[in-house]
Amino acid sequence: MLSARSVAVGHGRTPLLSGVDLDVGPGEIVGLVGPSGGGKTSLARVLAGLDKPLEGEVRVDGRVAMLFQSPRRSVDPRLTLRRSIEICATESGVDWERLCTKADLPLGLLDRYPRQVSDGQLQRAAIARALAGEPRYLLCDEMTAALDPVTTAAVVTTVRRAADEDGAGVLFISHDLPLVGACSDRVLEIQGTRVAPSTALSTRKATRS
Ligand SMILES: Nc1ncnc2c1ncn2[C@@H]1O[C@H](COP(=O)(O)OP(=O)(O)OP(=O)(O)O)[C@@H](O)[C@H]1O
Repeated sequence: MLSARSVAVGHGRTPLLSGVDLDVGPGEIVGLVGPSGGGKTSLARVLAGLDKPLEGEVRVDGRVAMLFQSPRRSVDPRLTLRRSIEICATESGVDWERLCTKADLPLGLLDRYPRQVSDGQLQRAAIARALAGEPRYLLCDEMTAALDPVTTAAVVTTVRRAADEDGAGVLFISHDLPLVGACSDRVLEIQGTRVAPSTALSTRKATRS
């Protein structure tokens, strides 16, 4: 479980969010929506252990990988995609075919540099890199915001598979409310300084039952 208890998040003395209690379980996709500047990224960074909470505690029973809107900022431009992925892999011999199938990344792109692939292809390489580290949790921060609808659908399918087949717990942050509703098992919403279950969005679970 990835859990936050009584967490406060912010960049100064005044918290952006406080009293955050949140759980992401294995195999579950939890959506997070909220206004621009509401603190979604700040919270995700605290959950990923990249920043410290102002108050409270984050507990996580495994590796966490974070995926961002712009993979160009997180992938080293001097390395081929293969090398970027290799250095994050838990296994020394990467099963490239299996990994690329999972991430929907064409094998033929592996020896290219980031500047030689499209944004959508690079996002898939970033996913492959994250999956190579066998994370128990994926924090997806607006990871589809710069992608076309077809690539968005492919990326969401990949994330869904990581949850269903590998048991990854996912926090899926997006401005795209229908997308969040369609791919999440439940949705949380930032309301002022609080994080609460969303009442506005129906989720895929609710739609299926
Ligand atoms: N490193 C930082 N130092 C100071 N203030 C910051 C820092 N990072 C973010 N902020 C501020 O904290 C607030 C919340 O930012 P955050 O990026 O968490 O919001 P968000 O909900 O992810 O927004 P968006 O949906 O627009 O991406 C904003 O007012 C932002 O300007």
